[in-house]
Amino acid sequence: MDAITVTSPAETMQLGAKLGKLVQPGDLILLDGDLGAGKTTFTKGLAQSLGIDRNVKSPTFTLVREYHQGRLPLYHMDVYRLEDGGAEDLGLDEYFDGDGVSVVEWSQFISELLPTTYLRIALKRSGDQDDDRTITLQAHGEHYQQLADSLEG
Ligand SMILES: Nc1ncnc2c1ncn2[C@@H]1O[C@H](COP(=O)(O)OP(=O)(O)OP(=O)(O)O)[C@@H](O)[C@H]1O
Repeated sequence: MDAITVTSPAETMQLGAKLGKLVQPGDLILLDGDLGAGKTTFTKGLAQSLGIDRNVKSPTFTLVREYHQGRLPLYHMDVYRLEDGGAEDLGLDEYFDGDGVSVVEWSQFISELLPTTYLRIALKRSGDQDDDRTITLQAHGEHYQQLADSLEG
């Protein structure tokens, strides 16, 4: 498991954008990190490089936002509100099995519903500066290992 250090929101977006060029239909990206860690910022970069020009906002209240105007559909999920359960009835599988890229924030709250292969990206405040983040990649599955290797390279 390797870590990438970034020092600004722009750099976090750049990393998201790099991933956006590499993702394939059906890919699942989990974004972990505390409030304000940069999960949505990362997703904005990913969305931009997919060719989505709409402003990506956190789907905290809607749970899922779909964007269909890019190279691939983007399904942006924020399941923070499912801390106490209730995810079983939402049909999230349809997103995971779909042709788009699923990006899930706070995936620990739906861990029992997740497929077995994915790329987990954890963002953590680090260092002395407010804008410093350490980004750790954890790949499950060969395809996701390739994505992780490309992001780190
Ligand atoms: N290196 C950085 N990467 C990402 N965001 C940063 C960084 N440095 C500062 N920030 C700021 O931190 C905030 C991150 O907000 P963002 O909505 O992306 O976090 P989040 O993890 O999605 O939070 P939430 O769980 O509340 O949705 C933004 O205001 C952003 O400008």
